[in-house]
Amino acid sequence: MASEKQRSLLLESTSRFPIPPGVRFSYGTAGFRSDGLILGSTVFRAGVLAALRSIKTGHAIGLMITASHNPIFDNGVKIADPDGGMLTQKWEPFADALANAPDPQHLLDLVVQFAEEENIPLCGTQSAEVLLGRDTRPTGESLLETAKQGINAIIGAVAVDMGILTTPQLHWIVRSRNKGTKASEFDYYAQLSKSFRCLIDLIPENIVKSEVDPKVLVDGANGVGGEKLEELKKMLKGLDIEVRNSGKKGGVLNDGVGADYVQKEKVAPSSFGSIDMGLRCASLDGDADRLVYFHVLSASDNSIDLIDGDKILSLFAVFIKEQLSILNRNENDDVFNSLPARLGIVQTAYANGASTDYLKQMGLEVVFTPTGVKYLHKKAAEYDIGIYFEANGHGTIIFSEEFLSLLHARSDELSVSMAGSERHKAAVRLLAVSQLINQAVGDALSGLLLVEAVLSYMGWSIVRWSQLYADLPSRQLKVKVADRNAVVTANAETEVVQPVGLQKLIDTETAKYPRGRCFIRPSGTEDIVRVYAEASTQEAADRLANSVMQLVYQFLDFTNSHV
Ligand SMILES: CC(=O)N[C@H]1[C@@H](OP(=O)(O)O)O[C@H](CO)[C@@H](O)[C@@H]1O
Ligand SMILES: [Mg+2]
Repeated sequence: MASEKQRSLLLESTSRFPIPPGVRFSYGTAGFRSDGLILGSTVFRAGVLAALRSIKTGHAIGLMITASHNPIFDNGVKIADPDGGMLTQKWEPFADALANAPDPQHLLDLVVQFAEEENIPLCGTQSAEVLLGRDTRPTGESLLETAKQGINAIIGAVAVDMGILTTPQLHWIVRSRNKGTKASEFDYYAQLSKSFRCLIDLIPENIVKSEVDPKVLVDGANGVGGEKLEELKKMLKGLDIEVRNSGKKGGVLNDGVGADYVQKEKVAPSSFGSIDMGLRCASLDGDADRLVYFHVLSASDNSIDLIDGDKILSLFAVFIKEQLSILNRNENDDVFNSLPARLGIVQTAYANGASTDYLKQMGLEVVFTPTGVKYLHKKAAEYDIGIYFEANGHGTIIFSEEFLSLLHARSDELSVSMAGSERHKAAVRLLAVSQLINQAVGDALSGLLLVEAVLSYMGWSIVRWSQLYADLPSRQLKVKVADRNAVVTANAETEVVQPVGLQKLIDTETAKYPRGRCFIRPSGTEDIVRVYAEASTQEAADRLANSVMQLVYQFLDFTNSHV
């Protein structure tokens, strides 16, 4: 039961942040997002939710103010669960209801009812801790203050302001804090730089380094990522990083820069051009949880060869598979003890078909989930080592606790029986990867360091890496319809079940094109239906996408006029 004091505190605090008229908020794949100026009530309520989640779980919760790759005047809020992952899907309907409660009394009723259902004590003796972070957006500072007020509206909850952070940093800090390991921003840099150094120190001596350019140029999207990379750089040895678009020279966040722009437009971001031709370049998104690589192709325009999330995933998969096979190589019958690991690759339907073929040819197990990292992460967690990436560059590698403890034990054994052997080194490398790569969420900074370490290990240039396979030409279109939710899909979003009959026509259209593949789904973050098409030539991919777009118009207009 909620105490009287709690009830009046919640009523009084909520009344300070009335909801804007005529807007409906929905906790999508990216939390709540909207124009930053109308988000006050939503962020306040997200603070209330985070405090309740902390009481429920008995652990610290994260609250991040960011709108990732959206334009600068947008903002948003998302919650990190105790393991550093996304808020449990089970609480999303409550998040929606809370954000849209029309007045303080409705909100109080919702909170009291939910607390009863979930057994959350609100009698004033409980404690809760919420760690807050924000990116560099102009509305960030005041929204963070608003979130604090939401947290403080729950008696016993404490808000800890961690200041400006990348989204993955906040998730990492939440996870580390709850695991009882070192958890400050400095500890994050220290862990990344130490494990990176370990991987570099273990590069075989016979690697031909001449092919690899020592420098990487990084587009910071004029956001928090560039700023934090400059910090990390101070602690790194053995890597030359040049950060551009760090936001210090007046560029606008995500405006003609950043991983989303580079991946969707397939062009070089601003401040990159023909003088960088052939150099290894990377791009982060606005809150640094996405990473793509590219190299500039031409001296006359800003066309690029894009190395997207699928190719980053493939590079990591090649490396991890190789280390597992070295670790399990039978060099000496007497002491051989293998450490079998289930390695799983998780993609979405947006993964380029050529990447899936390549991964399968390597003998890897590839599975698909719907779009949205919460789905990919959950699936990847079913393996000893799960590697997941969205084509847009969000992804990571996760190691099960059980496998990690076996790996630690094996590494200790090998350090005695076979110190300095390739098998021992492989075990140490895998452990270093688990420290370097963010286990909580996709993280552009840790992903960048792992790419750099693996390329050095392989002795590969960016061109060699890009040649792992050739992407199939593809086209993505956005279709504006009256009600995008009229489209219902199944089979990891590759099949339309509603409107009935549409899938059959998509299939007929797709069958006309060699290597054709096409699917549609309603976006979870924008009010549109997305069409994705792939085929053996760009012209064919474009034509397929366009004809399916026409089908969507026909069917959805038909559906809507009969509802
Ligand atoms: C095709 C595409 O890139 N979709 C993105 C986009 O989701 P949509 O539901 O497609 O709008 O934003 C999500 C959150 O950032 C991200 O997880 C996802 O991959
Ligand atoms: Mg992002």
